[in-house]
Amino acid sequence: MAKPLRLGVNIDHVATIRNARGGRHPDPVRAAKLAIAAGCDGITAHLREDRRHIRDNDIARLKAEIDKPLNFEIAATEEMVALALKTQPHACCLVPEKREERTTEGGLDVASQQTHLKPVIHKLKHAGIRVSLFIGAQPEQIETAAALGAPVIEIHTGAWCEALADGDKEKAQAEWQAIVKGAELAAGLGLEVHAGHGLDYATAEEIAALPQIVELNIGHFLVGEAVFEGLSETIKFMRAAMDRGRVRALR
Ligand SMILES: CC(=O)[C@@H](O)[C@H](O)COP(=O)(O)O
Ligand SMILES: NCC(=O)COP(=O)(O)O
Repeated sequence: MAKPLRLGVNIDHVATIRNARGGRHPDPVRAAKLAIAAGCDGITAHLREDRRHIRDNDIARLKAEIDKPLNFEIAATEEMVALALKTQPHACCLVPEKREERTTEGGLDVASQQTHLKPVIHKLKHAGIRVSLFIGAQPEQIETAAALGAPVIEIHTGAWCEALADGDKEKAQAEWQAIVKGAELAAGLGLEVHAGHGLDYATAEEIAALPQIVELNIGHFLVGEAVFEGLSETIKFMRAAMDRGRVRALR
């Protein structure tokens, strides 16, 4: 029996728009409150090293002002881990980060960074923060995540979504099969399985049919679509798409 599927709304790109002009408008914390009122289950925010969208003060305000779980995305650096320990979010998702990249290009290579990640995961867990690792669906990455003691993984769905958008059916099918197999493997190893990056209504509906997945984190599409439909409506449409997909997991 599939568990309920949570929607985490990533509000990074509200801050991207704010920062384009400086000042305070539009406020990502206001967007987070609106997203919660529209029915999402949690808020995700990524404090990048270069502060290109979310800033330190946004994180402090999110923690103080929202009444749903905060999923704080960070690179596993000393500075960010210290900020996570100070903020005490519900969850911390460790993500890879490259200063020059346009967006998070792939999953965190946990298999090659075990010595660095083990104490970071331990520190965050010891502080009562639920640790998640944002990884690709390769078996080696999933098995290492489990061996490192992380309770949660988030599968990077970007390559699948991009292949679909490019009309590359063969690549999309291969990426999808990897996600399906990866979700099965991870759940079998006792990991809680989340997914995200590049999801839209159609891909969220599709992935919602995988019974092992219990949370989707979605941002860029929602903020872009909100320009046309408004944020509340967009979140309600997304919730409906996820629910349609979930029905298939319950059959
Ligand atoms: C880790 C992740 O997938 C999100 O935080 C996403 O990266 C946010 O958008 P940018 O990659 O544009 O910062
Ligand atoms: N971890 C993925 C996330 O938070 C949202 O990614 P996107 O929908 O902004 O691409």
